Amino acid sequence: MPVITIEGLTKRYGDRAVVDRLGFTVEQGSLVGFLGPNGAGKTTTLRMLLGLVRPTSGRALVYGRPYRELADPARAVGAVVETMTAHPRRTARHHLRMLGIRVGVGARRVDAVLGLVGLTDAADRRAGGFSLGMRQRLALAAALLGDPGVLVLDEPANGLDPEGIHWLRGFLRSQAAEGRTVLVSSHQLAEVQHTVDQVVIVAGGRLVAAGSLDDLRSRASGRVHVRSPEAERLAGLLAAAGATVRPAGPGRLEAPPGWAEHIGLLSAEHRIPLFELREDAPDLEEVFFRLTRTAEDREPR
Ligand SMILES: Nc1ncnc2c1ncn2[C@@H]1O[C@H](COP(=O)(O)OP(=O)(O)OP(=O)(O)O)[C@@H](O)[C@H]1O
Repeated sequence: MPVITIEGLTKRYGDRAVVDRLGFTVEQGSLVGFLGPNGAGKTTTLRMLLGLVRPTSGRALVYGRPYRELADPARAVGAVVETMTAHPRRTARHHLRMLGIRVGVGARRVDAVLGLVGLTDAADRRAGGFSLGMRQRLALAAALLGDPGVLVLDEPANGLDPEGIHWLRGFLRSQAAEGRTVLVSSHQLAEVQHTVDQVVIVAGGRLVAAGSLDDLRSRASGRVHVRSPEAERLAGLLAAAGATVRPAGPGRLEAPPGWAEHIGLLSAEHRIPLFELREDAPDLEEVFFRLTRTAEDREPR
């Protein structure tokens, strides 16, 4: 059974569906990036998953149940879905101790989570003086209090500096390595592409892609670049073979992906010298933009 199941999930505000018949699953122990541009409906989806927003229709389940029906939600799911609301005059340790009472954990667990997020040295400082990065770490510490099997994190990298983002990547990987299931949202593919195993991409409230990063890479369209002193003759031969080629400057052509071998063979057969024949590496970012842009350009609902 998947740990997280989203089925036909829809949220309407007025006549606008901000989440529109969304469906995907997250398997035990996987680290999944939940991606989409700003306004794609990520936060709304995560809030429905956590029982904070009521779906208009469809279901969002954790371990096969709505979050609110879980026997011990704080120990099942740790979440960071909004900016921390630690009292500014309270120390990090005090804040976590208060939350710990609700979760049913004591001082030892509080010290452990402070260590896990690298806040041990700042534990007795007031949260009001914390940087955004420290506040993010404190929110993560709070999510970890109940030692949950699932982590749901909404844009945890927001506002982090490069060092903080580097730390976060290691943190997420270590959580997954310990067998936790992690669903982490971001509006930037680059932010998570070296961390996650799987991606779920949404735009305009709808699913546009779900799968591994390799699946996504296979959808990338690297152009084939050709340079030849007989570019024009080659272009004619390629057009006759069914390729849509276009001139790309003097003695240069661009052909669609997948044509590199064909071009090599054709030019050998017709004794056309090639000075360059190169296919772009798949560009994940380009796939992400293409998928999300197409979805956002659709007619308004
Ligand atoms: N309570 C609400 N009432 C009306 N519209 C809302 C409400 N909550 C969210 N929306 C709208 O739903 C859309 C999706 O918002 P959501 O915050 O889920 O997107 P997101 O993908 O998390 O984007 P971001 O990265 O900017 O947070 C936005 O256009 C937002 O304005």
